[in-house]
Amino acid sequence: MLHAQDLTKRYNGVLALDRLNLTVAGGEIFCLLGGNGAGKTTTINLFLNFVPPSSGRALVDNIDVTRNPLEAKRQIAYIPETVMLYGSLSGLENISYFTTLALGVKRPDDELLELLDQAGLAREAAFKRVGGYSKGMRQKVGIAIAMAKNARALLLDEPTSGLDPQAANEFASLLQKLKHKNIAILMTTHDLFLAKQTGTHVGIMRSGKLISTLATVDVDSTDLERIYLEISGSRQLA
Ligand SMILES: Nc1ncnc2c1ncn2[C@@H]1O[C@H](COP(=O)(O)OP(=O)(O)OP(=O)(O)O)[C@@H](O)[C@H]1O
Repeated sequence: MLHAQDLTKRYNGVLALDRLNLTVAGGEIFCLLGGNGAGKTTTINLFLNFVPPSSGRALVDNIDVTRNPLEAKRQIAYIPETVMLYGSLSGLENISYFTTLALGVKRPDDELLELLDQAGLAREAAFKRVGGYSKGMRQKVGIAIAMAKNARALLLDEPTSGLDPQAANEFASLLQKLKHKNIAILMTTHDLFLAKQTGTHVGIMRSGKLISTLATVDVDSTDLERIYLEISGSRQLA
């Protein structure tokens, strides 16, 4: 579903991403790990066509995001660190607005309420102004919007940063639900525990390069931490 082919990005001579090759199939959760400046957000921004590649391609369902941006965008939902919603509207009004914008037709409120339920938003909260929502509640609305759009790929940039442990745990469970809907998920995170807990695959980046890709079933948490620290150069192995 998501493919990077020799995907490369330079910013004024800075090599932010260096020939990335990556595949995320439907039902997979690929977690990009790496220190500050490793190239994680650049990868997400290239898939979203927020920035053009210097060379190589980002494909969503075999659609080149640079050549066919609108078609590619229909397949994708994006959850940034803080989900941008209209604070003066309720959760239900927000999902209705953004879904209508994406699909060109309005989905009935009862269907949207059901999706907010599935995303774990309390029913009474759906009718309250988003201005009073916590970060975790905003993310639930963001995920419900992704489901309402029938997005086939979900891109997330540090989604659990700033969430309390309970909210982060709820979020991890929600990702599992999406995985079972066969959505391809690409997520950046600094949270090794989340990556091990929710990811099917983990990619460790350094200086714009994807250094290692692991299936999470093949590593335990201690090994993952050791490999991460070794690659990111924070600690030399004894
Ligand atoms: N808009 C930009 N203009 C210039 N350089 C940029 C821009 N965006 C990113 N970079 C550079 O590209 C490199 C990769 O940055 P990127 O934001 O992708 O890293 P990251 O892995 O997401 O880091 P972090 O964990 O700190 O968010 C860094 O050297 C960064 O300074």
